[in-house]
Amino acid sequence: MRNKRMHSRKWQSHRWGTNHRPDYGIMRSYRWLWSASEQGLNQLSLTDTTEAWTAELDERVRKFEEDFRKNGFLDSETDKSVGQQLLLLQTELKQIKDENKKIIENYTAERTLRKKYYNMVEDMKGKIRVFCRIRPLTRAEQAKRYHIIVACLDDYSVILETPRGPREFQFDKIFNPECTQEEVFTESSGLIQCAIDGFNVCIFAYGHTGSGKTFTMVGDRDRRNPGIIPRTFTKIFEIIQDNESKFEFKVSAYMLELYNERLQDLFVTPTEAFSKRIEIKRDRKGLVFVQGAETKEAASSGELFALFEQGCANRHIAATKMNVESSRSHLIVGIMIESRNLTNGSVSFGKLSLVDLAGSERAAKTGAKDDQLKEANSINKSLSALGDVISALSVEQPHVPYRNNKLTQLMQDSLGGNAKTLMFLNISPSDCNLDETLTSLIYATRVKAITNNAQ
Ligand SMILES: Nc1ncnc2c1ncn2[C@@H]1O[C@H](COP(=O)(O)OP(=O)(O)OP(=O)(O)O)[C@@H](O)[C@H]1O
Repeated sequence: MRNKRMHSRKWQSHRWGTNHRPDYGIMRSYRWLWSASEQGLNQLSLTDTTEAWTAELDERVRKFEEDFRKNGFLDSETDKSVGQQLLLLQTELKQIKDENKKIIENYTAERTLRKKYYNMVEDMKGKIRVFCRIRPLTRAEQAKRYHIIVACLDDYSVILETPRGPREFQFDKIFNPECTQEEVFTESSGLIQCAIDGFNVCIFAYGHTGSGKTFTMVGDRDRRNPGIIPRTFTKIFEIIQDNESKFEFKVSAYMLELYNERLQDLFVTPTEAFSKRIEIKRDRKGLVFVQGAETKEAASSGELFALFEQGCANRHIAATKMNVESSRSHLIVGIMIESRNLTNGSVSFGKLSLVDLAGSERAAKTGAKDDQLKEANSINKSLSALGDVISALSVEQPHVPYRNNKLTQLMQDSLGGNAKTLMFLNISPSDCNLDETLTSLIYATRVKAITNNAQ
């Protein structure tokens, strides 16, 4: 009997060769897999791995069967017992596959719920949120001994001293002059996850010239205090990296300037941009796209930032050529994030619009003439169109006048509906800006009304 077994083993290794020996490693893998699920390890994170294992097991069983068929071993006693093991293995493999299918279904359901609850939490904060940021007195203002007339009562209330007495305004959050860029970003960054989850998000800064819009959105000139835009680039790719094993992402961007009702593509040189015809369109799903403007893909935050820097340089050149201040135009950065779920193949598409608006001061006060007057009027028109859209949304008017201005046409997919909007109201604390600050606070209070109505 012993001899027979020895003979049989020898014979097997001779006939099958090392590569064709029945692979008992398969059983070890299977046992490990089984005990892992028995131990109740995190099934969600196992999904991908179990899928790979079952595929491997599948392949090995297939090969095993093929060898059996090829070599006709089912007649011998040993081979019969191996055959039985194979049957057992096939049954258990089927069980694993069924379980894996269930894990994937559970995972997909969990993820959908996560998205839903995350979105609900963000919505509870208001579909349109207004954060008010007070900048510190500038050196020039300090030198001229201007007074501080704005005070932060608490996290939500701000008081402005006016000649007629103090006026109080309430917003979703007040950032005092000491607040850092990081603190401001932390409060806003939840919206970036929403965009990655497939929602449209818009973050824009509103305020008079010199109130701190560019500081909030872009940062300071020497890039020592990066603002919302560069921090958003980093955050997008951090989230992507955390989810890379389950999703495939594609990030692309456009960058535009709206000056005197003319849209300019900032991803091409000013000369090229001038000869281009750009049109704002909407696709079947209602997403805004800009026909004629460059949309560029970015594979990292560094690449996205390089594109943005190039756009800023083009904006600066164009402004110098036309002898205008670049801050007299609106800057619009659109970032599109497409994600494909590697588990079930579903695709979602979210868009993040980051907007640094032109200064909101009134033409009369600036004493503007001719070109400057045209420029001031154009800015006023677009900002009041934005106010009209927001107020139409707040009273749930059936008709929302998006089409009245290019700015609101561009922001159409990020205002109203399921979109989430965050407005930064930037104000100066100085008495030299009293009028502008009061006007801004009143404008933003109108926007704030939608926050309450939307809930
Ligand atoms: N929170 C802040 N902390 C420190 N400095 C700030 C802050 N906000 C603004 N500043 C400074 O105040 C000055 C004006 O700010 P900024 O250029 O951002 O204003 P703006 O509203 O964008 O003006 P414009 O409409 O002309 O573009 C800048 O020197 C900026 O660095």
